[in-house]
Amino acid sequence: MILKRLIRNWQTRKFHLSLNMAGLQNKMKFLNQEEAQQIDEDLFNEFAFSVDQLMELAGLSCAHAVVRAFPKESLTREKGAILIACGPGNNGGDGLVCARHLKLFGYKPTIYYPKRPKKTLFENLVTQCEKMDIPFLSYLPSDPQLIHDSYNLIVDAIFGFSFKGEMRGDFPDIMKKLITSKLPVASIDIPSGWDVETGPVEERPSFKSEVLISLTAPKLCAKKFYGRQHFLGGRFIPPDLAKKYELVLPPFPGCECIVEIPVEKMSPEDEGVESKSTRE
Ligand SMILES: NC(=O)C1=CN([C@@H]2O[C@H](COP(=O)(O)OP(=O)(O)OC[C@H]3O[C@@H](n4cnc5c(N)ncnc54)[C@H](OP(=O)(O)O)[C@@H]3O)[C@@H](O)[C@H]2O)[C@@H](O)CC1
Ligand SMILES: [K+]
Repeated sequence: MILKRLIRNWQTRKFHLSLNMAGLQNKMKFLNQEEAQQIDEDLFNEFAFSVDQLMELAGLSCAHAVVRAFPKESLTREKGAILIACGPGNNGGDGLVCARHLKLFGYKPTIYYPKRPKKTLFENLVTQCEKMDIPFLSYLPSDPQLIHDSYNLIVDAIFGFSFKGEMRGDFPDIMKKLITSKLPVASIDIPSGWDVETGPVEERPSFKSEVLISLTAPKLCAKKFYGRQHFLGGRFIPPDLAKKYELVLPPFPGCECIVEIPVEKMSPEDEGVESKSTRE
């Protein structure tokens, strides 16, 4: 009897919680590219954070989200082997931090970091990973099947909120190879290849991510995310900054550094785009 009542109370609470979260999804603010970059600048200039500090928190929250979405026991290949693809900006830096924490959490990360900026911040992150025996691939295997067979998933830390215009350099080829591997993808902040505001772009190689980890606040493109799980990480926004940008953020449970955001159902309009799309 008592047990039944406890279960009913728990189910009611869970129902109300999911209702609240669904309501919040409607109220939540999705940032455009300029707002995301302005918040970034305010954090450094007005609130006196350093990049290293925030990158550490961002990367740590990404590692937590990967553990939540891909528990090690559920992975079948090579005892938790994960390929972390890092791009040339701070999104890539988040990927390097994420790799270091995943290693500490018992996973087996391998990093692919084809375009490395000559900045102490990134050089130090590379050294930290090397000193933790995290391997770096100097090139991607030419056969995507080999990528598929060697890893359980890809962490996409290639492009974040500063991605703009047509994809340049070696990145279209890199993206195509990773997409052809057909591995599940967990994207940090933005699924690479997506327009930061409008989402997936037809005819451009872009990830159809299974998991999205938005940082600070979701960007507008996250409205087009219909994958399995969406997390918010980067729990470092001071209340005054949240107020200034009128951010409505989901409450992080207890002292956790991530919170799951409900994923909306795909609209019929997007279903049309999805079936025509060349992604994946
Ligand atoms: N406050 C926060 O929320 C925090 C955010 N953080 C993280 O920072 C991320 C934003 O970082 P970001 O500003 O460095 O930009 P990001 O997107 O990584 O890439 C820039 C690079 O990409 C390149 N590039 C651009 N377009 C391209 C194209 N079409 N084709 C090819 N290349 C292109 C561009 O090249 P360039 O234009 O310089 O030639 C440049 O090298 C954010 O998403 C989050 O993950 C946390 O670390 C800390 C706190
Ligand atoms: K990304």
